[in-house]
Amino acid sequence: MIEAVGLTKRYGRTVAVDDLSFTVKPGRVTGFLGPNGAGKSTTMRMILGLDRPDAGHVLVDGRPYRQLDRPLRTVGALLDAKWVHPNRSARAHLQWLARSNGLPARRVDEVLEVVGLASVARRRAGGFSLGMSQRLGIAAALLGDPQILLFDEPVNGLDPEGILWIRQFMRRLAAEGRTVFVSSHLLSEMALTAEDLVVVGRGRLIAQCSTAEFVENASESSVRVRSPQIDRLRTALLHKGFTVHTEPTAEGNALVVNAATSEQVGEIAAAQGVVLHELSPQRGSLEEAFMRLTGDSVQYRTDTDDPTGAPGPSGSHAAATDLLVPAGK
Ligand SMILES: Nc1ncnc2c1ncn2[C@@H]1O[C@H](COP(=O)(O)OP(=O)(O)OP(=O)(O)O)[C@@H](O)[C@H]1O
Repeated sequence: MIEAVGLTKRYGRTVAVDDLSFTVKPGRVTGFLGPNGAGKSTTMRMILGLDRPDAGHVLVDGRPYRQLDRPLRTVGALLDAKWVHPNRSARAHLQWLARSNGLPARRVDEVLEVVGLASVARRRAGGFSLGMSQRLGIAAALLGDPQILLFDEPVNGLDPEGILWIRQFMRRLAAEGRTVFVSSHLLSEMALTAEDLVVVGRGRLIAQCSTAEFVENASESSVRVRSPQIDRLRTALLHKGFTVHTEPTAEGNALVVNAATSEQVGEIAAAQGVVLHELSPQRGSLEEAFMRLTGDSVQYRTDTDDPTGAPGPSGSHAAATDLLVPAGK
């Protein structure tokens, strides 16, 4: 369990994390979702005692990280996969970590096996691909067999096979009853991986709920309807106060009725004696839900959004549309 209460962190005039409170439960993968610069990495560093909050606190297993007796046995983290001595072998890297943290040497071979690196354990970690480095980082996080795991953007830059592996692996860790907290700005990835979400924008909590609830609550549902008497149906819907737009389809024009249920549209059609060829509810995507909720929380914008084209305060110039990049791109 991870519990953050009123967590706040400022860097000069930038409020990186702003009065953030949330809970991450065991036995589930919880996605930590937010645009670039939303404060995800800063929050993770505070959970791990690497940054001190200016206000509030965060507890890991009921205690601040710095007060844990044997932190690696409680919480493991993958923050930066390239954090490894390039000339050391994967095995030597893990042996060094195990020794310096008082963990049994046998764990090294166990975790190498678990992440599928046993056959390359004696190779220089500096020559590893990004996917292999991620696996090595995960092996390091698992050394102490912790119940709580943090992964900061673990699929960034991975190929589809690597993404699938990480996704399945995180689910497996959660199924073992562990607390798995994984940050990402990739909504499509989180939709496939996480059961629960903590959503942040500009350091503030935007939502904490299940992924399904997030989509359900944040996205407007609409209904697509096709009819040979489409004009009559449109008039009736407009008369009832619905917003309608026309969508060309292979089978002719369809109407999309916003903020409506199929029951409402079907009943209006029946009352008018209008024949329907299609009546399909459209569920809003996670991307739509996210954009709706974080719309004005996106710190950096595209050149088209920002006529000056000026980079954000940290020099980063990630586009709002980065949020929509499908996993693996
Ligand atoms: N060491 C630092 N010094 C100054 N500002 C910082 C520092 N670390 C983070 N920030 C600022 O704090 C804000 C939050 O950054 P953070 O890296 O936590 O966000 P993030 O959600 O992890 O974003 P990304 O996905 O881009 O990594 C940003 O405005 C960032 O520029």
